Amino acid sequence: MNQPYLQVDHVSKKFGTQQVLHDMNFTVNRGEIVGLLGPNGSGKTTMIRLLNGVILPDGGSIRVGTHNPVTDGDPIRRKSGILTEGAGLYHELTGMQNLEFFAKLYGVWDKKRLLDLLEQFDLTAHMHKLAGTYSTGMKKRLGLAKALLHRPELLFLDEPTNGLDPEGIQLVMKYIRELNRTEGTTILLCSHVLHQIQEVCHQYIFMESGRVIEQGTNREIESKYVTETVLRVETGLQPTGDVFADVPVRRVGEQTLEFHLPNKDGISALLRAILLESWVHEAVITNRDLEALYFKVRGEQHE
Ligand SMILES: Nc1ncnc2c1ncn2[C@@H]1O[C@H](COP(=O)(O)OP(=O)(O)OP(=O)(O)O)[C@@H](O)[C@H]1O
Repeated sequence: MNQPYLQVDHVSKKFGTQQVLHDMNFTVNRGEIVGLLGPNGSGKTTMIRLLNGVILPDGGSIRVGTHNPVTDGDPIRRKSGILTEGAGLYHELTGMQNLEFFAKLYGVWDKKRLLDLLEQFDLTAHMHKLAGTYSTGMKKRLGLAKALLHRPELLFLDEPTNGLDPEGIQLVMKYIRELNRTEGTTILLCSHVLHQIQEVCHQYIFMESGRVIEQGTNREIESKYVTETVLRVETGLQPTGDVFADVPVRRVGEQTLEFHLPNKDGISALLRAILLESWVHEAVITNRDLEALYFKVRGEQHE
C-alpha cells in the first residue's frame, strides 16, 4: 500500500551565498498527511517551492509522482493545490469572483463546485463581498477553497490555521482529514501549532537549519526518543518523600504530582497504590505528544 509519491534525494538549495537546504532526503507516500516541522527559517517553504517547481534545486533530485519539478512544473501545479501565507487572492474582487477567476484560469469552471466550496468553508453569506474586506480567517478559508478548486491530488498547506478563530481551526482541520479520507489527497502540512496537526498527520518530517533531522510516525519517534514515561496526576495524595510506591515523584502543583516511570507498564499499579490512599481526578502522560517529541528531537541535535 505504501507507494512513494514525493521523493526528495540529496537536494540542496542556495539563495545567493546562503546555503538554505543541505542534502535533504525524505519520502512521502501517496495518500499520507505529513507534517513538515521546524523552526522559522529552517527551509520548509523553500522545500515546498522546490516540490512545486516554482524554484529549482542546485543539486539532488525530486520526484512528484511521475514528474520532475525541474522540467514538469506545469503538470505538477495542475495536479496540486497550494495555500501559502498570503493566499494569493485579488482583494478588489469578491470571494465568488476570486474563485470564478481561478477556476477559469485552471480550466475547471464548475459553478456547483464553487458554491459547494464556499458553503464548506462557511463563506456563502460573504461571497459577494470584496475579498479585501474579509477578515484574516475568511481570507485563509477562501485561499483554501481556491487551492481545492481543481480537486488536486496533492496539497501543500503552509500554516493553514494561522489567523483562524477556534471554530475556523476546527472547520479546516476537519476538512483536511475528510479530504484525505474520502479523496486520498496527499497533504504536506507546515505548521508551528503542533497540538493541532498531531490530530491529522500520519507522519512527520523534522527540519532544522535546512536539513532533515528526523522522519517517522508519532509512534516511531516516540519509541526512539522517549526513554521514560512521565505521568502527571491530579490527586490529593501527599507523599512524604520523593518516591511513592517505588516510583520517583515530585510536586508540580497544589494537587498535581509528576511521576517518572521506566515505561507505561507500571501505570496501573501506581494508580492503584495512589487510590488506596487518596482520590485521583486525572492522569496524563505528558512526554509523548508531538510538542514533547519536537523538543526531544531538536534537543538531541544540540547535545
Ligand atoms: N527568495 C529568497 N531569497 C533569499 N533568501 C531566501 C528566499 N526565500 C527564503 N530565503 C531564506 O531561506 C531560509 C529558509 O526560509 P524558509 O522560508 O524556507 O523557512 P521556513 O522554514 O519556511 O520558515 P517559517 O517557519 O518562518 O515560514 C531563510 O533564511 C530565508 O531568509
